[in-house]
Amino acid sequence: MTETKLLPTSSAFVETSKTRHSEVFHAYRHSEATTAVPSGLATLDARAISAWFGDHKVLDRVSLTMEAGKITALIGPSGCGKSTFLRILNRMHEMIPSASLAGEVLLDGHDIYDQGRRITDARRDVGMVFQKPNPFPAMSIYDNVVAGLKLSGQRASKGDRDVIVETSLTKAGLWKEVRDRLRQPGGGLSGGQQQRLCIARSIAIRPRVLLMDEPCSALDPTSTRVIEETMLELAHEVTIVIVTHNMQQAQRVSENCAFFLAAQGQPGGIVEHGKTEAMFGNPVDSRTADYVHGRFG
Ligand SMILES: Nc1ncnc2c1ncn2[C@@H]1O[C@H](COP(=O)(O)OP(=O)(O)OP(=O)(O)O)[C@@H](O)[C@H]1O
Repeated sequence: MTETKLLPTSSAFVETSKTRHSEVFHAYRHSEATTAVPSGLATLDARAISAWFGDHKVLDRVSLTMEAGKITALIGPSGCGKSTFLRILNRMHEMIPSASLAGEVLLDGHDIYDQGRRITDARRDVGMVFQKPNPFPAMSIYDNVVAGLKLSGQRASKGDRDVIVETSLTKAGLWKEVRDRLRQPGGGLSGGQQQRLCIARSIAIRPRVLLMDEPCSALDPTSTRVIEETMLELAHEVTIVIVTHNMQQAQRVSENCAFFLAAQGQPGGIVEHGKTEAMFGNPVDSRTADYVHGRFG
């Protein structure tokens, strides 16, 4: 069966999204900072995803359902396409000039690649936290949190922004540490705090899915533990997908797990997926068993 490649559409990235977020601020106002009511948990469904860089095919027809309100871990050796798959889930892959893809990514049944859908909407609905904390270093902690609102064209009053900053920092587990220095630069925080600031920035725009690409790989064990606790709390209100090389982390935080693998010279795919407990305790495929028990990769 032939696959229809979607052409790179990076020029569409500059399109602006008009504000339609009064309901977001309303939701913030009417929810306790630490006990927000879930606002429509979303399932993300990737169907037959293939990906290329130029002519080099790096993913072959990968399908995976990432359940609403759960943490799904993507594991597998280096180079098997986990990060590429993650970037496809929020339309970042197409920003790379040589990149193309085939397949569908359904957010609650609606394809984020539909021609009628704006790329900025996909990015707002599906946020991303990267391996290396990337706050705007000279910008204040406060402005870092609201930066996503501005970038996605959402307007908010000073009062709205104050609420969003406190709520987002609280959810990211950082409020108590920074509430007295909100006007100081984000770059002055420790690595772990910077990563939590990036999480706060991502959740400030109320994404329905949060993608995390090895979010703790640059952090010490204590900061890692704090981020993991933050993830577990956030999972009540946002669907989370995390790429991790840390098998203990996958077991600590995720409910579901997918094992990616690429044979020599072949595109990557999913060997096995399911409940994390089963994947680690009683994997079906011997390659999964070998990987989760550290026999390769
Ligand atoms: N920008 C790019 N241009 C060309 N090839 C790329 C690019 N990014 C990734 N690749 C290739 O795509 C394949 C999958 O890479 P990807 O980073 O998705 O794997 P990964 O499983 O996330 O690896 P790691 O665990 O090391 O981050 C690799 O062969 C890689 O070299």
